Amino acid sequence: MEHTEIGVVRTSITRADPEAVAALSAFGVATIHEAMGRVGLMRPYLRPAYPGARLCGTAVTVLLQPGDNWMLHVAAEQIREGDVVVAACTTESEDGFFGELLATSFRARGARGLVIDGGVRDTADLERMDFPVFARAVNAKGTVKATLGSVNVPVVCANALVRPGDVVVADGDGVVVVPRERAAEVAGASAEREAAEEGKRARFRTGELGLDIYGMRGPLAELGLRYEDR
Ligand SMILES: O=C([O-])CC(=O)C(=O)O
Ligand SMILES: [Mg+2]
Repeated sequence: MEHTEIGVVRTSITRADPEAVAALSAFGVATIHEAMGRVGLMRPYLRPAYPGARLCGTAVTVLLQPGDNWMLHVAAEQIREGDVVVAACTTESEDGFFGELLATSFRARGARGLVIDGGVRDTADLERMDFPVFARAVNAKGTVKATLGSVNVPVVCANALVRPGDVVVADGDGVVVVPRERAAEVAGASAEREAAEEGKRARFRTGELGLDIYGMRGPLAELGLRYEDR
């Protein structure tokens, strides 16, 4: 992987195939995470800024400095239709980097939302706008514009590696990153997983037990699970 630099804006990035992104948008984060082999999840401390928020798009990445939102304004210029801005910070910071003004700007440039390992504010307005945001904190404390970070360099956001152009999907269950080269394959695997779950759901609905659907009785008996009538 390239080393992350400070003070650079990459203006030409390779985005995941839009058809694969559209296909992924149909699936929940848990399904995608499982279908991908249980990798790519961000830490669960990232929460939606309002109930029901969800997003799917290609990452424009931002490396912020603590308490400084300058690079979000720099990033706005790099947004293309269907992007999601993914902001990490060089050092843990929970200040309110982002609010309804930046959301208005990002939306006008085609963004589908924001994932930020930091704080946001104006959450009532974000909900009213239905601009999906996943953040580490809600915090009224504002930020300054004084130090350089970077735009469209690989970042680690809430413990997950995100490269510019990767697919980011977020819903009430969490945030998952799909490497751009794997987008179509993971969408296919997600569809297969959903079909398999539909089969199980139909059986659960009739009262059948996981014990039988998953063939668990044998392994449990082998481990010595005893049923006692007393
Ligand atoms: O402007 C800021 O510093 C963040 C904010 O509240 C907004 O974008 O509305
Ligand atoms: Mg504001």
